[in-house]
Amino acid sequence: MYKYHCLNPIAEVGLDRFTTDYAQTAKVEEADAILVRSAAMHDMEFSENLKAIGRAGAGVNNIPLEKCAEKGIVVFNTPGANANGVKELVIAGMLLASRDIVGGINWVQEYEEDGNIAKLAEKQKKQFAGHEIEGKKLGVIGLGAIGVLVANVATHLGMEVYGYDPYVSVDSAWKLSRSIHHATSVDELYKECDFITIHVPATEDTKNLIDKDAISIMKKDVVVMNFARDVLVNGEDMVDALVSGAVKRYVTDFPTPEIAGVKNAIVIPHLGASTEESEDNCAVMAVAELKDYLENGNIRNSVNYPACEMGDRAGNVRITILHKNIPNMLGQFTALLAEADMNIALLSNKSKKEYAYTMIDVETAVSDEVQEKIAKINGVLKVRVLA
Ligand SMILES: NC(=O)c1ccc[n+]([C@@H]2O[C@H](COP(=O)([O-])OP(=O)(O)OC[C@H]3O[C@@H](n4cnc5c(N)ncnc54)[C@H](O)[C@@H]3O)[C@@H](O)[C@H]2O)c1
Ligand SMILES: O=C(O)CC[C@@H](O)C(=O)O
Repeated sequence: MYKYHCLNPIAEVGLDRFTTDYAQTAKVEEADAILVRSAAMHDMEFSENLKAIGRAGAGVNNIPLEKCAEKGIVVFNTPGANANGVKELVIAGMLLASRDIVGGINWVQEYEEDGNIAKLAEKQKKQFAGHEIEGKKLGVIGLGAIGVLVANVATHLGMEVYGYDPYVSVDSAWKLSRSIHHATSVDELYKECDFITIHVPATEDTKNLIDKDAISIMKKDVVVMNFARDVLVNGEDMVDALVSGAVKRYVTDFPTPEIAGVKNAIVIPHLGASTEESEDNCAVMAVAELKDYLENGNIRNSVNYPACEMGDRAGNVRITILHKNIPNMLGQFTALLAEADMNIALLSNKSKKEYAYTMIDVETAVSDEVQEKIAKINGVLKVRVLA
């Protein structure tokens, strides 16, 4: 029996995929797996029993990836599962920034009791007039699951689109509309575009990507949109730019005390992925990844360990070993099994930066003694025997 703990509400359609071999627990310390959305996990202590964390979403900056890797805890996310939900809100954000729809709606609420409201509206509506987005230039920074969808749909709205992503994947490049201009530097995109939207992960390298220096290159009256993470945009610099008028509107999905209430900031309470469809997609994908790892040892969509899959166990016993990516690990594993007179039916070994993963199928039972000997090899982080 495996136990899982939910740190945030996770869509039922995903949790329903857990079979009777699984039980939800309210005690995080007894869980084999944790499901999480945006809960902050950096200060959490992890029990020895914890094997995996499933992030029902894309961003993993709320999870201590390195600390988990060191403890042999595999962290998964759900690439692309909520991308359409975010894309749709980005388009809404762009329209909200172009015309004062919010101001207009607030005006109607103010005059809702006034019997003359229809006539008054015709007189006063000019104060809420705006611009169309057709023909304008949109710059997309980060052409992953979300950026590609935003870039492509904007071309259908008649926008001229610039894309910037020095690390773009082959998959994303294939999906990108051919009409999108390839910006070879982010400055080129800043200089050209009327709207700029950012879709990169929050890391040490991308923190403050948009600051006063970046804003100083942008067109006057630019609209900046941030549906990725608050730390990507320097809050103080953005407030100054909104006050001075250098940035016309800042649309963000991340309320902070600094930005909430600032004139011309349109602040949304992190709703990008808050659609039934996105929540369902993320939950279903996260649960599938956790189950496949717990039951078969397969790793798909991990952000701290390599992808490694050997299908189901087909009646064999499977030894799975999370370890450091250092020389002679495989040699030591196979020598130890040979010494115990065990035949290897199938083996796979993959690495990702400092960490590696080895799966070994054997045709006979694995004794506790063999498991303990593997666990004691220098550099081994966690060993499981799946039988
Ligand atoms: N608002 C929300 O609810 C919501 C929902 C989903 C994702 N997000 C955020 O959006 C981010 C992107 O999501 P995604 O699903 O598109 O992720 P993704 O991993 O598919 O795409 C990220 C892209 O950014 C690119 N990139 C990385 N560093 C870059 C840099 N310095 N300059 C330009 N490009 C760079 C990568 O090459 C990749 O193509 C997530 O990390 C998450 O923080 C927010
Ligand atoms: O879970 C959420 O509501 C937000 C998720 C989103 O920020 C993500 O990075 O996928």
